[in-house]
Amino acid sequence: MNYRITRTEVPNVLRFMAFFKTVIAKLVTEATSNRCNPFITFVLGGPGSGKGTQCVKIAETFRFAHLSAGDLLREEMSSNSENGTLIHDIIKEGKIVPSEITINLLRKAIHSSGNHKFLIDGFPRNEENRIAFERIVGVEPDIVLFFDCPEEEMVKRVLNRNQGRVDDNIDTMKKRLEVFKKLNLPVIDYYSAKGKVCKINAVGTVNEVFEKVRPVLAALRYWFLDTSMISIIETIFLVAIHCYQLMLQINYFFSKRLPFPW
Ligand SMILES: Nc1ncnc2c1ncn2[C@@H]1O[C@H](COP(=O)(O)OP(=O)(O)O)[C@@H](O)[C@H]1O
Ligand SMILES: Nc1ccn([C@@H]2O[C@H](COP(=O)(O)OP(=O)(O)O)[C@@H](O)[C@H]2O)c(=O)n1
Repeated sequence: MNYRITRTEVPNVLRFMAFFKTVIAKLVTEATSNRCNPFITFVLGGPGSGKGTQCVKIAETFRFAHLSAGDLLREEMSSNSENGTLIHDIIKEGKIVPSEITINLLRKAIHSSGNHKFLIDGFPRNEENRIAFERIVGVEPDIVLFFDCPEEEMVKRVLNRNQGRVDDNIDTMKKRLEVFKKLNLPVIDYYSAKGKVCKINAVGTVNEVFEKVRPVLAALRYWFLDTSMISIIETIFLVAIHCYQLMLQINYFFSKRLPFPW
């Protein structure tokens, strides 16, 4: 195709380009403002389903910050803080710690991480956790990974965990499984209805399970173009349009000796 812009068309082309630039600027503003929010992934599943193990691999591969609600609570418990005894007693009973305590720990960890992509492991555990997080932190998760694992497998994994946890014994495990079914499954159902849940079959070796997780996160890569990358692409695009406009204007000026149609 060898179409040349005629002299009379030049002002219209320039007007169209000015409009095109405005549209690009708007799209870029929209895209960058979306990306100013952190990217939140809730990681759910029963006790021992392998959430923590998979989070470590996801964090390494896709550069997420991994925040485990359980680990934060255990750190708080052993730091002799005022809530230490309360947290210890609740964890030993397999119950859920009040949301305010867990969310405060998560909020601090989010702010000090320096990352903008988060795996929030083992949270929200019940409706109260979910509602309080959305109210206090003010964001919803972008996706929810749900590690689906049969009970007997979860029991086997927890009893072999060997990390000296006060709750890794058969009595507490039975209570945790009840709490999971009664309180955590409704949260998973809530996010399923919103189309946010990605259910992963957690049976298989650690690597086999990770191979089921990998494509889910790989598909989200476009989200993770950071703002500086978007600005660079925008600049290249706008510079190209400006150069083309200038070329047209110079051409127009020299061919017809008319005033510049700025
Ligand atoms: N796919 C797997 N197959 C066998 N054992 C696993 C698997 N994933 C994790 N484990 C082991 O099971 C135990 C519980 O895993 P963990 O990641 O701590 O679960 P969760 O965070 O869901 O409680 C750990 O000892 C871990 O090494
Ligand atoms: N959001 C949360 C997460 C954990 N917890 C407590 O911490 C315990 C351990 O949670 P965890 O996520 O480390 O371990 P798993 O139960 O998934 O193996 C839970 O059984 C709860 O007692 C909580 O109260 N609220």
